[in-house]
Amino acid sequence: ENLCCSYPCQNGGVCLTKGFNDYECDCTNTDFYGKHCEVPSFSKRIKLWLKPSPSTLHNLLVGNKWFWNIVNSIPFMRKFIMKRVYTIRADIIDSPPTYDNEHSYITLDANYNLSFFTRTLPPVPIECPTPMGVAGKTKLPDIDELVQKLFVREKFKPELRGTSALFSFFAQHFTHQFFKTDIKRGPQYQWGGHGVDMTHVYGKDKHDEHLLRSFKDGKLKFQTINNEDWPPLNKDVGVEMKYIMPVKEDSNFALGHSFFGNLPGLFMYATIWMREHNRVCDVMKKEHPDWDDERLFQTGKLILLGATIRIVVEEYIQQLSNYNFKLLFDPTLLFGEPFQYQNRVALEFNHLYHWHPLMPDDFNIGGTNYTIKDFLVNPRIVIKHGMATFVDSLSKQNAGSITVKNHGKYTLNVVKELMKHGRTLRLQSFNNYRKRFNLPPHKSFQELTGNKKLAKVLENFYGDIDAVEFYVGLITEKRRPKAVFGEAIVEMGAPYSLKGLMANPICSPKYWKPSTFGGEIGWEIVNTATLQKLFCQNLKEDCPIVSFKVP
Ligand code: HEM
Ligand SMILES: CC(=O)ONC(=O)c1ccccc1O
Repeated sequence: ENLCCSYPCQNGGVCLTKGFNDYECDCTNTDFYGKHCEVPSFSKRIKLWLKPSPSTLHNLLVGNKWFWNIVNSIPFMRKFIMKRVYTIRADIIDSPPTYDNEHSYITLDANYNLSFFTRTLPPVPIECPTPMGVAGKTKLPDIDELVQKLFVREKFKPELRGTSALFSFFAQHFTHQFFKTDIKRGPQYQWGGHGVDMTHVYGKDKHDEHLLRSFKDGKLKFQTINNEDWPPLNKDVGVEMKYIMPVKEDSNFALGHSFFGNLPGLFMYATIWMREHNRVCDVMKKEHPDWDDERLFQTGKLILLGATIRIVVEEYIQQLSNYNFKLLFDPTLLFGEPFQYQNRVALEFNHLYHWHPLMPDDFNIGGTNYTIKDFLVNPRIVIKHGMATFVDSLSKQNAGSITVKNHGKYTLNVVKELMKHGRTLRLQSFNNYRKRFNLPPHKSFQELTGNKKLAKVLENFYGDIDAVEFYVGLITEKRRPKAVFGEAIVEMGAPYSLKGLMANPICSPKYWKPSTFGGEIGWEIVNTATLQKLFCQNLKEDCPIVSFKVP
């Protein structure tokens, strides 16, 4: 039998079977030694002794407002801290990528095969006694029962830190540029570019990009309705748009991502980024009357990319982390550090980011109530109410909480699919992932959930705390004090997120300079971008409420 099935090697040690009933742990470069890589080296012992635990750090960062107000106002202190946020988070991610979904050991495929999602932990070997290796039952719980008991929303649970529905659609819109499962080929395949590449605005490839461009003054195609600029109808463009229900021709718009016609919130972001691109092209053309369409377009794309990353770090993650420390987007903090400007999207990051509970069951837009059903495949709601009213309404509406029993009925099939994918791809246990991200494994169901009833339900399903599945663990984990979700989602999500953002080419020394963005004006746009400006500079009305947090 495969003695590596019990995961005997600790602290990143690699298990190697030796014949049929022996194994050894390779502790090379782990700073640990011993049969199971369980003994820290002297220097590691000191570091571990000095290092505060993730929950201590979290409590420090979400508390002590007076302290952080001082730190936030002293540039060198804010930069000192932010540099550590980048390096501590990014260093946890393997770069180059090490594993893929088809081998339980390191391969060259894992590095060269870009059509796979990468894996942070390899799949559980096929020959192991249970789906989780040795822990738990030989059969995992029935997915329909799991969904019924753990995911179905009976009553909407609002996100307690005041996260808004504007945030929810930003999360979906932004992450769909790099979470692109090629479902026809299988859950381990993806058709994206493994990073923040703006394909959700400009189209999945050069062919679609050329369909979406006007080839005049660098701009994207658009049409004007009710004195506002909107994306063109797809009958005039011809990109591939996919709808979850049939759509009328006058509601089939040509957008950067095939899924974005399904939800007005996604259509809203597609529209505002199109407007911003065209606005920036006007600014650039005034600054560089000698530039042709191609240069205006390429520079516009670079400026929007810079603006996106700034908004994500300084407003989106700020809301997510709920830190009193003011996060900063500053690529120069990594100059001179050992840092690889390359990123590979991990399957586990995709699964972790299934935040469907963020969705309310209905939306109040300018006083009119729409159920999810009214909302689906109905982008014209945004045109009817106008962009200003639409963004104002989403900013004032509470998002759902990412926790148990809070998946709306239109997203139950998605979570069923997700659970199936996790099993097909043999994801290791939630506790193995906690250890991989420097978190102590939970010792009991009670410790995982902080809730007696839920602990009992999970115990009946899994039998052993070390057999709880990845996504189930993320969602059932007790919420951290003053946080939007459990400890593991942050401690795993943040490394993937910050690595993915800071490894972007524009953050590298050769790109990160004013000339890349068309000179001082473009550089200024990138360095002062905010969500508020993104909307208000592209509206004729007075600026509405634009916020990731319900005022
Ligand atoms: C009512 C709103 C929503 C509906 C109806 C919806 C529906 C779907 C569907 C049908 C899929 C494809 C499932 C599959 O192919 O296996 C999907 C995937 C996904 N959804 Fe949602 N979704 C919604 C909101 C959200 C939100 C707010 C987020 C926030 C982050 C989100 C994140 C994701 C992610 C990361 C994927 C995987 C994408 C991929 O790998 O291709 N979704 N969703
Ligand atoms: C300080 C920090 O990076 O926080 N990030 C997160 O919490 C985080 C969690 C999940 C997904 C993306 C994220 O960015």
